[in-house]
Amino acid sequence: MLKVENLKALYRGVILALDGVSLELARGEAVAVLGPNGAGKSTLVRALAGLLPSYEGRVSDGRIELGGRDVTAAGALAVHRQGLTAVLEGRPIFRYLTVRENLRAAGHRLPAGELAARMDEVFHWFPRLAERSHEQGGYLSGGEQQMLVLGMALITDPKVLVVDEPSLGLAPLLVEELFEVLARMHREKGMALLLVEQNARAAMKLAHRVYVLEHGRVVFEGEREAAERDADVMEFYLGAGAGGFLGAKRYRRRKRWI
Ligand SMILES: Nc1ncnc2c1ncn2[C@@H]1O[C@H](COP(=O)(O)OP(=O)(O)OP(=O)(O)O)[C@@H](O)[C@H]1O
Repeated sequence: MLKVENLKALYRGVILALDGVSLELARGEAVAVLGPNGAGKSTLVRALAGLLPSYEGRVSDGRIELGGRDVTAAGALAVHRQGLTAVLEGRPIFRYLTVRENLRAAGHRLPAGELAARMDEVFHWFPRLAERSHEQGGYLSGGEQQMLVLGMALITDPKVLVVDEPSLGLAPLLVEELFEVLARMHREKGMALLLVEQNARAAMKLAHRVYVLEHGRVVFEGEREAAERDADVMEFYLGAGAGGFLGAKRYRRRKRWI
């Protein structure tokens, strides 16, 4: 469904944010991309969505294939038409528009009947949005805003949904609730899901496979079970085992050689 080969991305012609990333996402699969701050996760999302030029960035090498088509240089609209919707970090909503108006804006290309049906579906997944449908986006809580951006993505009925750090700044219980909905949505709708997260514990609950990104490179790739068996990944991202700070240092030392 989605295939990324040896992707390199630069900002302002000099800042190398992705340094040869390859990954795959099969139809209906859920994959997590984990990594610390500055690893290149958001850059990957922007590249997949065709949005790097809006950030003074560009793909300098490699290839992105979506549904068998080369979309490396296709641009945001073409990528979207090919079935990929990305939910960017930072909950980009229209703060002065109501929940309903935000959803309508996201689905403005749809015929009226279809838009109404999709909006009902969003309210089915996120009943809290239905309750607050006439509230301005800016007055919603962080969790509700995250539901709204996911709802705005859902309106477009994507084949591939890419979500950048949905858990950021949310209370643990809310993260759990949000990820449960994401997991059910992914299962029942059969869409492929690429989840970019720092919250490894939450992401690994619903991912079939895991990639770990560091300094713009993939330093681990495997089934979720393999990630759970990998002492380094577990220590560094989940704080498991006796590693703690020393474990994290050991992980960094080892990964430097990859
Ligand atoms: N618009 C930009 N212009 C210049 N450099 C950028 C820009 N956006 C990101 N970078 C740089 O690219 C590198 C990767 O950043 P990116 O935001 O992709 O990482 P990340 O893994 O998403 O981190 P975080 O979890 O903190 O969001 C960093 O060194 C960052 O400073």
